[in-house]
Amino acid sequence: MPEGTNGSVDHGGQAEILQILDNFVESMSLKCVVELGVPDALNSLNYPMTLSQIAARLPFPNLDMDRLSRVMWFLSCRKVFDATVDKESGETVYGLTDSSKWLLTDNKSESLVPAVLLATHPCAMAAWNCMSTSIAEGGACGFSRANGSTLYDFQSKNYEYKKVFREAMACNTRVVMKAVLEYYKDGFNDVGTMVDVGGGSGDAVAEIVEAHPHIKGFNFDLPDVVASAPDYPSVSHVGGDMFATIPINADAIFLKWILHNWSDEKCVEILKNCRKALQEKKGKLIIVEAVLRGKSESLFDVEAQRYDLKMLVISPSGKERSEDEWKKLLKLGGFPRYTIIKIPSFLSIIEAFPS
Ligand SMILES: C[S@@+](CC[C@H](N)C(=O)[O-])C[C@H]1O[C@@H](n2cnc3c(N)ncnc32)[C@H](O)[C@@H]1O
Repeated sequence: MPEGTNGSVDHGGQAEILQILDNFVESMSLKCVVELGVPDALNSLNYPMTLSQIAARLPFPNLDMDRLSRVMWFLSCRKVFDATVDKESGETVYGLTDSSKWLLTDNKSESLVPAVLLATHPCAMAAWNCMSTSIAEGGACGFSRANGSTLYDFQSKNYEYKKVFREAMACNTRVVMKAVLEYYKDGFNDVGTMVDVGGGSGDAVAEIVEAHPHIKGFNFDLPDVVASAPDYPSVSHVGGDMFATIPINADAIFLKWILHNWSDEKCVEILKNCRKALQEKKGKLIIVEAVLRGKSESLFDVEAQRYDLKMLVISPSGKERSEDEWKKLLKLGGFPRYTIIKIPSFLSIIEAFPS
């Protein structure tokens, strides 16, 4: 224990470490109320509800009311729920807040429930327990060490985890695309043809084309991924390998959450192939990724910092990057000019130009 000048224990910093240490209590409590269906129950009536009213809407005949009340109290202290004492009955009544509106399951376009279930999944938790070993020994990442195979191989064997993972990715796309479409509206005006490289099922490009019908959209991903992608009007699916070539000439390439999966060397390969596929003069790259900032201006900056370690734990070479790192990478990949556009998300838009 550090000692003060008069030999007494210096208590400074203790609360800060405890605050960081026990953040998992918040995560697991969120998971708990999501699994129980509390936010949806609170959303089923237009007025604040007592604990008994909440319980009556949950499918658990043996529900432990005392335990539930303690979780509700804790999360109300964190402003996840609103708790007030009803003047007439003296009972506490609970309601949703701006935060818990993101925990509803019937509001898919603005739900973080799949993200809660992925972040707190036992396989994810096990991976964090192998973080220090992966650093001490190098080689396999925490996820592979904990679960016996890489993230994607594991998903091919574990359907339940694959579903949770896919839903979390889709939820991220829905939430982030809302911000992209709102804050980058004019960015799509001069785009005639756009390719979403690594677009997965094509949801993102489909949303862009729906909002900007003058765009001809292509969804480019691995052949087996596009083979099972749904049909969208004005979106053509093209299968291939982004490390070989991107076989479509376009005014714009959309790259959402691709580069953070790869090492700098691999990213440069992808960027060079994007460069080749773009119109020389008016072509542009629209990257949607985190930009690490050492000084946290908002909670989204903190989330981006956390994501770098999430990538460290789940993938062998994935990482988030600072503006300086993006600048170097883009230059090496043939994009010397760029602009960063902040959006209400832990991801930003990086608009990059070949000349
Ligand atoms: C993390 S996901 C991102 C998907 C989507 N852009 C999004 O934001 O939800 C990465 C995507 O890259 C695709 N991918 C991986 N390797 C690829 C390759 N060599 N060529 C094309 N796509 C690839 C994967 O199939 C997957 O759909």
